[in-house]
Amino acid sequence: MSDYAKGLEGVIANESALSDVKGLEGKLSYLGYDIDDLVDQCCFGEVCYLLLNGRLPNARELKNFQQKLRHSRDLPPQVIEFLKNAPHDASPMDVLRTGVSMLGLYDKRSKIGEPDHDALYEAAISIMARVPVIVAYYHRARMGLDLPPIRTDLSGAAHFLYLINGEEPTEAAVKTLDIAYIIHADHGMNASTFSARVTCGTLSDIYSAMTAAIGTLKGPLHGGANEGVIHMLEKIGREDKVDAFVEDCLERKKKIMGIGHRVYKVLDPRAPHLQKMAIELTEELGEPKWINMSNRIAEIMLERKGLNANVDFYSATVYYSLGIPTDLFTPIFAIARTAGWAAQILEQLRDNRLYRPLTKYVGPQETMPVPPMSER
Ligand SMILES: CC(=O)SCCNC(=O)CCNC(=O)[C@H](O)C(C)(C)COP(=O)(O)OP(=O)(O)OC[C@H]1O[C@@H](n2cnc3c(N)ncnc32)[C@H](O)[C@@H]1OP(=O)(O)O
Ligand SMILES: O=C([O-])CC(=O)C(=O)O
Repeated sequence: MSDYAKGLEGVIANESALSDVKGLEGKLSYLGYDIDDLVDQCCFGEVCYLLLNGRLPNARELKNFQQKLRHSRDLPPQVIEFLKNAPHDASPMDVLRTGVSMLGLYDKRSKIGEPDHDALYEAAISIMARVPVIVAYYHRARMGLDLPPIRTDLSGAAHFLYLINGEEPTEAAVKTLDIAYIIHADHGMNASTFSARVTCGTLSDIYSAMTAAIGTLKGPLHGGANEGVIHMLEKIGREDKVDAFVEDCLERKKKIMGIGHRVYKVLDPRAPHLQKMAIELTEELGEPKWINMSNRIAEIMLERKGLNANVDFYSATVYYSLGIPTDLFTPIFAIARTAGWAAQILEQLRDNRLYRPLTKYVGPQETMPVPPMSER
């Protein structure tokens, strides 16, 4: 038994009123609203408003909020130039990280020091509006396609799909992505949110905090797992090969992407929503093998290790079935989570205290003389 919490497991590092992650019950709510109800009754715009303002909007407030978001989508020309010139084989998450960092150069509100909360709120909205455009424009640029002008008549999900495909999406595709956005919006002190809080907690600026969060989300133990799931399914290839593949991973102590969670000890409450959409979409496409393979992996992992699917597991099949390129899966997670990061940064700065945990020192106890260069 260790005398410290490796990976800060179980450590409560702050208070938050934003999302309640009930790990033993498998429940998730934002500001007191269960995500099941938010998925049934709200759109992503309402959830963004809820997270940023602490309450659901009325019709007029929602309309104004959405208008504000839709009219904040334009990117500075220098960022567009960067997206056109970035290497075509770069990871879209790296491009997004750099793009968001660049946005800070062109925003006068991005300054170090005591936070101005109104300015932070405005900057947060502008980042939320622009993140999807950075992802979509880079995708089009790397494919050698034109960058369609920004539109203000489409919702966030519709606009993103419109930009990556160059044509208006179906209502069903928009609804699917909107639900995915809602369930990815916030999740307590997850690793990327912690990064954002640590960074803004030094009174650095919101762009630095968002940049840190994006870099953290990218890793395969966090948001990057959704891409790993599709790579794994493609590698397995056939339904009758699943059992042998999983057994081999277990034997070699290789992790199965999209399975397991630090906080949920039961099924992640977001997974059933994504699983349902994945079943419907793969049926429509006449390609049930992806969801069948996923279900079998989940079944074996539960039986053999007591581990459940997490949010990344079925989202992979949902995005794949929508025809979205695999390396845009984690950027889509980032698009949705930008709302949560923004809300968490604002909350952090309303009552800030520097994060500064300790390490248990395990190096030499006695100091020693520095040997001259010739003797090392
Ligand atoms: C949005 C999100 O970030 S959700 C998480 C996305 N990440 C993934 O899906 C990657 C795969 N999953 C994992 O790596 C882990 O389950 C994590 C990182 C999510 C949580 O991990 P932790 O709470 O730190 O658990 P840890 O990694 O220490 O694993 C504990 C035990 O379960 C096993 N385990 C955990 N997850 C998995 C997995 N996906 N596949 C196989 N074994 C696993 C570990 O090998 C370890 O076994 P051991 O005790 O026999 O050595
Ligand atoms: O909470 C976590 O550790 C990871 C997660 O599920 C998320 O960020 O959505």
